[in-house]
Amino acid sequence: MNKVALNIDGAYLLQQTRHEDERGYFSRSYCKSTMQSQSLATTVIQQSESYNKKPFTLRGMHFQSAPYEEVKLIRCLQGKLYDVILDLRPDSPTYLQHYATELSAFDGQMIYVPKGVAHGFMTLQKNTVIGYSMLEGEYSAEHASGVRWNDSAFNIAWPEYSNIVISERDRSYKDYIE
Ligand SMILES: Cc1cn([C@H]2C[C@H](O)[C@@H](COP(=O)(O)OP(=O)(O)O[C@H]3O[C@@H](C)C(=O)[C@@H](O)[C@H]3O)O2)c(=O)[nH]c1=O
Repeated sequence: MNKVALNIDGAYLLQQTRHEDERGYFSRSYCKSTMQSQSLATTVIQQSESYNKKPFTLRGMHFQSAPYEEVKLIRCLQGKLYDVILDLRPDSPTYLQHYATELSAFDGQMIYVPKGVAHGFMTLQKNTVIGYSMLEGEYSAEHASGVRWNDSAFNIAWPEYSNIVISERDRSYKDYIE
């Protein structure tokens, strides 16, 4: 597994090592000892997936507050999406910076999201599936929080879209105040 530091402190792009042959490929999507040797969180608390029927489905930008802050390992299992992480830690050297990239099924890429960093995505194809491994922090509805995907405080350049699909909660987050 190759680990590349992103422009968000503590966030990484992990590239799976692929063993290809005439049948296709084999790659490890999680390996405790490799994660440990790379000084990454290792304990899988929950694994989840979200299925999105339509292109331009927007989920985010989500995070959980203490003591339920999550470390997330994210990848695309089917389809294609535009994935964004946003640093909301006031004491971080990369506070309010974001990182965005396209993820697609079979690209072997995973985004490692540290605590205190919000995550969201926009699907770019129909029937897109995202897989999560939560390495720390159980789900807690009371601690689930978010900021608005298109808040001008973050200046995120989302792809062009039409007929966005978004939950009422995600649409309605108030303006971010530092
Ligand atoms: C996130 C989550 C939701 N749920 C339930 C609560 C609710 O009834 C239903 C849908 O929840 P949500 O609307 O929050 O789902 P969703 O908007 O897909 O939430 C996800 O968004 C992306 C961007 C993330 O980064 C994830 O960590 C998570 O916050 O699933 C769980 O049981 N466990 C979980 O871990």
